[in-house]
Amino acid sequence: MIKINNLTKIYQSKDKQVVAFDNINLDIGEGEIFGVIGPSGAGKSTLIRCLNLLEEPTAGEVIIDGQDITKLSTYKLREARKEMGMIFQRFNLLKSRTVADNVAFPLEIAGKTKREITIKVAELLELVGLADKANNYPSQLSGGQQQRVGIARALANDPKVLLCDEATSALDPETTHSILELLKKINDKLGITIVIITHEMEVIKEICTKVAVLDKGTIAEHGDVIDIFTNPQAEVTKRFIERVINANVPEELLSRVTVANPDKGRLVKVSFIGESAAKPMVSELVHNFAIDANILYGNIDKIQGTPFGTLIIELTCENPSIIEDGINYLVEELEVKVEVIENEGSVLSSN
Ligand SMILES: Nc1ncnc2c1ncn2[C@@H]1O[C@H](COP(=O)(O)OP(=O)(O)OP(=O)(O)O)[C@@H](O)[C@H]1O
Repeated sequence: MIKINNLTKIYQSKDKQVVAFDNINLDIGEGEIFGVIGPSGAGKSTLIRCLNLLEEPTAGEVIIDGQDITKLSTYKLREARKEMGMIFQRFNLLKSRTVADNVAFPLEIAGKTKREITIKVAELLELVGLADKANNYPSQLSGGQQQRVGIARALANDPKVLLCDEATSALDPETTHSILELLKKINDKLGITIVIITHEMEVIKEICTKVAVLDKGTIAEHGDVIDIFTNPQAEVTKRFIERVINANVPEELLSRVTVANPDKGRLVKVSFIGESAAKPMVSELVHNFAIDANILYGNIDKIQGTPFGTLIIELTCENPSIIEDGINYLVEELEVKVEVIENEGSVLSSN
């Protein structure tokens, strides 16, 4: 649906250049909810504004539904922009217009008839749950309600893509959740592709299917949200994930890591995802291998219905080679990831 090829944006002022991002490549599939996360200054806002050419890229291509919009004439670009709605952190509503008239605005510009506008506005306000606020002014609404108006307005011309620039950053967690639920509903119901720029990993975790991590103007990594959460590679990604999931072994555990009898014990970190989360790994170790398995720490979380988590288990057995058999069993039969942890907390071996 959206293909970004070798995209670069350099801001040029009199005496200096700022590279907002350099040589970015991304592929966003039809119907995806695609998140772009990154620290402040990473280039997120500039990138999303380049997707509808609110900002002109310095080099590269932005291909939307097969056409490179960087090459379009002004008229054709205006038409192409109708296929892309956008919502903003500060809502950007017209204060002197009612809710209904705000939603009507893009339809008026598109030259729709009064009757068409009335029908469409009513339909959109119903969709975003604001049918009873049609005649209110933006100042009479909460932040979450104003963003709902922003969403209704962005959908007025039946776009194929909805661009969301920090759309929940000005909202409290509960309102953020309700707006994300609405975006999910819109994605399900209308099949619209959604691109979300955010600095909040919670937002990615809650609704995105794919994510790209932007850092200092380049893509640090990208992929399925569940893969990035369970196996982050870049340091910047690990930092973001730590804020929402405590996947690290607590310090106090690491300091007491030895197993009373180092020759007969091992401390392992077991990471599991999806179906493997439901497997009875501890009882299998105890029953099949006569290994004592003492759970020291555990957490479990869910991303869009898929459970994943970590267990820190102390394994002890009179015969150390049986522990190795038990670890192999976990990896090969139960298909979980096992890391053996040393006293200092570093990983000895990983399967
Ligand atoms: N109009 C501009 N003129 C010059 N430099 C700019 C302009 N807009 C952004 N930049 C610079 O480009 C870089 C990327 O900025 P951008 O706003 O895209 O980052 P961001 O990831 O969205 O950050 P934030 O989360 O803080 O909004 C920054 O170094 C910023 O200072």
